[in-house]
Amino acid sequence: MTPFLEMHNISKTFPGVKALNGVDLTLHRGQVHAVAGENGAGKSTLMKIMTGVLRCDPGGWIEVEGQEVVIADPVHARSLGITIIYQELAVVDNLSIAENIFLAREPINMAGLIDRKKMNAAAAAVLAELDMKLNPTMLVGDLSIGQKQMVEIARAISYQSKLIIMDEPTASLSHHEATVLMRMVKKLAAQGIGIVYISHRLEEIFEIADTVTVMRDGETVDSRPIAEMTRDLLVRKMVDRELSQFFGEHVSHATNEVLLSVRNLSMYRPTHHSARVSDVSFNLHKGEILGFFGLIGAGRTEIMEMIFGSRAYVGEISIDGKTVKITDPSVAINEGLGFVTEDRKAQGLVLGMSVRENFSLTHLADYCRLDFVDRGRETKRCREFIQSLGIKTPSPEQKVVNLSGGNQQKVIIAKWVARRPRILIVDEPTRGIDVGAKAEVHALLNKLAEEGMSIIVVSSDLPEILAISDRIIVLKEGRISGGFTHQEANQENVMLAATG
Ligand SMILES: Nc1ncnc2c1ncn2[C@@H]1O[C@H](COP(=O)(O)OP(=O)(O)OP(=O)(O)O)[C@@H](O)[C@H]1O
Repeated sequence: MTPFLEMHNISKTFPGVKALNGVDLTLHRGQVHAVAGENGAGKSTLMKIMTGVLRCDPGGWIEVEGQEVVIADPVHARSLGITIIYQELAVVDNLSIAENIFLAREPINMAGLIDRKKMNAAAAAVLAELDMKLNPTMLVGDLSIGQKQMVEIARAISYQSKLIIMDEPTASLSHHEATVLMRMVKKLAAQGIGIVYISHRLEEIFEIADTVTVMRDGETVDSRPIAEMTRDLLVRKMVDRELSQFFGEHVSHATNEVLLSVRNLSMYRPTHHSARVSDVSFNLHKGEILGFFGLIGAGRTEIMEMIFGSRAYVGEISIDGKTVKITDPSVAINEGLGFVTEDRKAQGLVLGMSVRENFSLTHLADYCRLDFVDRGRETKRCREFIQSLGIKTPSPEQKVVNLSGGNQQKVIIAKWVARRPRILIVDEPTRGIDVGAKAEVHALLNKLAEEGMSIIVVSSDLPEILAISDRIIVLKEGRISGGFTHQEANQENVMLAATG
């Protein structure tokens, strides 16, 4: 069977970075083709070339259904049947589902106006194909992230796509939503659509892929049917070194000393899009890693935002036995808090600034002498973190917008850890991070706790929470629904507390 798409000898050079080096890739319709690789391996760059966002260096070529093509731009890619769904969803919250699906190609009636009846009917037909029981006139802003993703899939189907690329599609989904999505992926493949599935969640790759291609340092190092791949082999191919253990033996460094005490924390005027948080009370001990688990929308991030002063609250927060009124993040930072936020682009980084500038934002005063910044010391410290966290960047002066997603995440972790907060809140710290880097982040959190830092970890990754937390608090609909010690907690009881 002629492959749907073939990429030959694809290279891509950015200033100072060879992102891709002679990559070949063959994709068939009706197959789920997983692409795996460490952060910065070149997966997204390859997809950008496939969808016409970037041009490859001379010497590479692409064939679609046996014909050589130069994919000029994303509109051209779409006309060839190639669509991409990015992790950061491209839907407009204040438009309806139908308006999102047919954005910029709405059916027009005789009077030259949008034919809403026709558009809603066409949207309903696509939604029905996906077994989605949603009214096409509903506002997308009222949907869950999983449902928004389905709207993107519906849009891709409405373009008559022959190949749909999904870049870390489950990264922001709940367990249930991820299961629904994977079922959908299998169904689309069964209908003859080719799927490229990029994921750092290896279990998903084994669950749905027919073929897996492994990329490392801009090259394809392996490509084979999934039946011929094992988890250990996949990891070895990806990281090219032995990973001692994903989650090492758990050792608690928690003391009896209460550092942070939260009493009856509730949200002051919840907004339309936020989960309501009511009456949350807990203590965080010195040297403790406290895990927060809950389904998406359970209120985990909202609680952390209240403690960090970026969201108004009622209730009482004490640090070292002293009540503090955290009116804004600067108060929290002065009290010794740090917050690795969940949303890396909107909240975590200044994308147009360099790695060094982002890194030192949290602790610039450390490098100041009189009124001047000691650039040499700042750069040296930044280089130490680039080294220790394995941040893939050609130099500290690279703009963070040019880093791969996982490496951007590592910059956020670095900037807060370098400040040495007494209490570090990390919200989804390993989202989009590859298996090797994940083990390194866990080891780093353990080391910080051993040195006396108190850490709150919010994660939707249940194995991660179970492995690294000394204690776990489970939330459901904005309230605490369970609490477990490391020894007591397991997949079943934590999940049961989260779902009720
Ligand atoms: N516009 C750009 N300018 C300079 N370098 C870039 C640019 N885009 C990507 N790169 C670099 O190319 C390399 C490959 O990045 P890419 O985003 O393709 O990796 P990835 O495999 O998708 O990683 P992740 O799993 O973290 O998303 C990285 O070193 C990245 O910093």
